[in-house]
Amino acid sequence: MIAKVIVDVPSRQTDRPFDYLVPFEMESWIEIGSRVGVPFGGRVLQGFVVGLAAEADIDPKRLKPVSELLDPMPPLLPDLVELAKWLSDKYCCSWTTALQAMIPAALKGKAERYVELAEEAEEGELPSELAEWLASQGGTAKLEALLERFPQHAKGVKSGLRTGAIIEHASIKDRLSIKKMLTVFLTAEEETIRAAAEELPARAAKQREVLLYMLRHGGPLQMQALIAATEGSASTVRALEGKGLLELREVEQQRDPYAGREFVRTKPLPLTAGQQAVFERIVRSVRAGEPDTMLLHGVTGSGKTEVYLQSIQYCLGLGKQAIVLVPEISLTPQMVERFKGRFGEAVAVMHSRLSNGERYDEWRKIRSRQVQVAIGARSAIFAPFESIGLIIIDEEHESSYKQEESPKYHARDVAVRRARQHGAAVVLGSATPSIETFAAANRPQPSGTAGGREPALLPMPERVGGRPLPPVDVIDMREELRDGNRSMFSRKLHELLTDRLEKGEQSVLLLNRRGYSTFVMCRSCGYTAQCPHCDISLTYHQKTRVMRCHYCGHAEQAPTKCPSCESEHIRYFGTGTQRVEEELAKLFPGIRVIRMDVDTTTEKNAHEKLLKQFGDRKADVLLGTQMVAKGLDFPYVTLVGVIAADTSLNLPDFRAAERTFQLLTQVAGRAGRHHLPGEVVIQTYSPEHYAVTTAQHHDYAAFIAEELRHRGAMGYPPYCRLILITMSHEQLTLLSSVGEQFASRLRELAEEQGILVPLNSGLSKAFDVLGPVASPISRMKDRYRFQCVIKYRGSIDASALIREALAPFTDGPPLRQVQFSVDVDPQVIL
Ligand SMILES: Nc1ncnc2c1ncn2[C@@H]1O[C@H](COP(=O)(O)OP(=O)(O)OP(=O)(O)O)[C@@H](O)[C@H]1O
Ligand SMILES: [Zn+2]
Repeated sequence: MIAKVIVDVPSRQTDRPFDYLVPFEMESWIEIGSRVGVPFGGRVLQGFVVGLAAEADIDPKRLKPVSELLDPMPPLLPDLVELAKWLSDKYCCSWTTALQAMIPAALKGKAERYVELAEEAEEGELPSELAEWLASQGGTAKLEALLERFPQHAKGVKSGLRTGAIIEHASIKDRLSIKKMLTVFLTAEEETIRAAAEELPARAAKQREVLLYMLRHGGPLQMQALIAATEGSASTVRALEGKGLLELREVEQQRDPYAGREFVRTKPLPLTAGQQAVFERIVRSVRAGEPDTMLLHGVTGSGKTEVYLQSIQYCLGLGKQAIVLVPEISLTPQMVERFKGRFGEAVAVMHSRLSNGERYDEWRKIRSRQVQVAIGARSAIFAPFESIGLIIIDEEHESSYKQEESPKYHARDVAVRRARQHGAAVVLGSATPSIETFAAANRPQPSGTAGGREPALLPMPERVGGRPLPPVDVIDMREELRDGNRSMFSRKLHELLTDRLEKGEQSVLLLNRRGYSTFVMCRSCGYTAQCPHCDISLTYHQKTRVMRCHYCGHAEQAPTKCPSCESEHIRYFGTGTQRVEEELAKLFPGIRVIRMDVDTTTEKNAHEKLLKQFGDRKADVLLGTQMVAKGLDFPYVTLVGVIAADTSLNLPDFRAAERTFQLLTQVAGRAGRHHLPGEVVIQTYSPEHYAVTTAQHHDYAAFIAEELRHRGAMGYPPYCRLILITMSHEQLTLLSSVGEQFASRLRELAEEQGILVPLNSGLSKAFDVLGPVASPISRMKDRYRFQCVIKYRGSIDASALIREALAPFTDGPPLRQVQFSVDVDPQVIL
């Protein structure tokens, strides 16, 4: 039998399956998805079996055997192997990079090399001290250790390997292993053991004690715990093992990040009419077992989570599994509690704050079918379930679903693809759906296609219990300044905070840190410096005092006076959470503030502790960055304040308005979710900006209409798709010439297909190559950087086109190569 193996070398030349002979003894064990060690270029490397065949594609004499099988159960399933191939095609990365992204870090093994003294080694064939030392080690040692000890004999080792005096072995070693503990079991029924204990002679009192303790305890016990509890010794236990009364076995331990935590079990709530309608639509799709995508557009506090929970329960009832993706940041204890509370032991939780070991063990619970629900951040989409019925993506608009490093995948798109493999339903949930998803859900569906490709729209426009969305006050901070208020708190916010302190209610304050200190703004009139060609803000570079456009390269000197109103209050903008905290303490003596930002949440579980304190009403104010905007559901929060809405509006990012609208809407949604009504204050220097005015009225539709107009005019998604290609090299001249060559080759290929057409042509297919231009970060780690932006529309396999265009540039001699990095559907073009 032949195994087709993708070897762990992420280069283009080696990015294809290699044939290996499967040794007879491995034949019944190796499957598609198995992890193996194989000889490759004089080393042993880790690889994944992606295919099996009866005959090899190469000369059988040149076939090498698989050296080892690394796990008893393949870590990947055939559908994941296939999905990895799709990932590598779509996102232009190597197959091995895609495969590696699907397994926990603990399984990324490295080869260890050993040398063994051959039995037939002749005297004098090896330097004698070397041979002697090897013999003293029992004949084998790590190659590394040997060379470290005898650096002067490096040559001798080489010639020994050549003559066969020493033999090299290599083996893949995982960075982390399964933890095992020696565990003691009783071998017989209670009466038998009790009788045996009575019969033990008086001098074996300790043995009797151990047996009786085991009986009292009633189940298997870890050896260490047993010895400690009975003050016995290992030999006492071993003696009982000898008598056949006890059995000792190594038992796998699971590192459970939630061990010892009690989760209050919850029961399904009676659904509201709005929830019921959506629930029925979802389960219809789950029951049908056909791939289907739905957009659950439910306002903040509409009870989306309860719909998720009940839909999952239905899915599990069919004997299928469910995956729930949540943004890393909202994988808060509240969310975990809701899922553990409903499904208990059936849930695995995966997020980045787990240790490698904990994550590995959560993953193994999935692989070994111990759990049926996986909840986690982006990469949980690769949970190795065998029969997925439902995939939920909560807060589907979140940018954290896009991975920044290779493979630069978007979990939403991967989910839709995986659902197609399993005949599963995908539910995208959000109060503020991304403009791409929303546009797709509203696109006219081709008639006659049952369950088309575009998501079905499921609205939940009302809060549970008919509670109103909170009224939002927008405060013009320019007016505050004009009236002599230089504080970062407007008079209104100050007044409402005072009121909440008096009533003992709680407030959430958001400091929008995105875009911190990077743009120039006039505090008198709100003017910001914009690029004359690109409709985005210029980025301020403090060192050179130059403002630059990150899309087209336009640059100008930063002004010292506002070009619009001549005021001298022009400055680069930004303020930190710490400063807000100080100001709060000054204005409201005795106020209890919990600050939540990157600085206060580095410690493990810090997040959890801070939120628990706030939930227990040990603080009056929760002050923080984006972290406080999402998912939180606290009954005593009746005031939400946004310190400055503008910071993210002025980012040089075509999604700046969308991100700002989403953030404002989400944070406003934290107020008045239960019996007490809420209020929201948004402070801003651009009160007339549509992202602010529409958020003020909770008017998603109005925002989208306006934003679509802008996107259309500037040629951005959803009117086209984007691909960003970044090239880098140490030599500027070489880079710029390769960049030009690449762009013209890409244009030629597109021309051959007849699609090289500008976006504004009105044709259904268009493909436009912009650049190359210097990247916004034009030099990084001593390498110059250039970029091309591709805008395209219509059914075009743009990734295939790019892979073809790239081929001649990436197959050359590695040292002189220009590095290419491809980002399909980039979140930002920075
Ligand atoms: N059917 C129901 N009956 C009573 N209470 C409910 C029901 N469904 C949900 N709730 C409660 O309503 C509150 C809001 O629900 P949930 O947190 O799921 O909203 P959401 O739509 O996820 O909001 P957000 O998008 O703001 O996170 C929660 O406290 C939840 O327990
Ligand atoms: Zn520009």
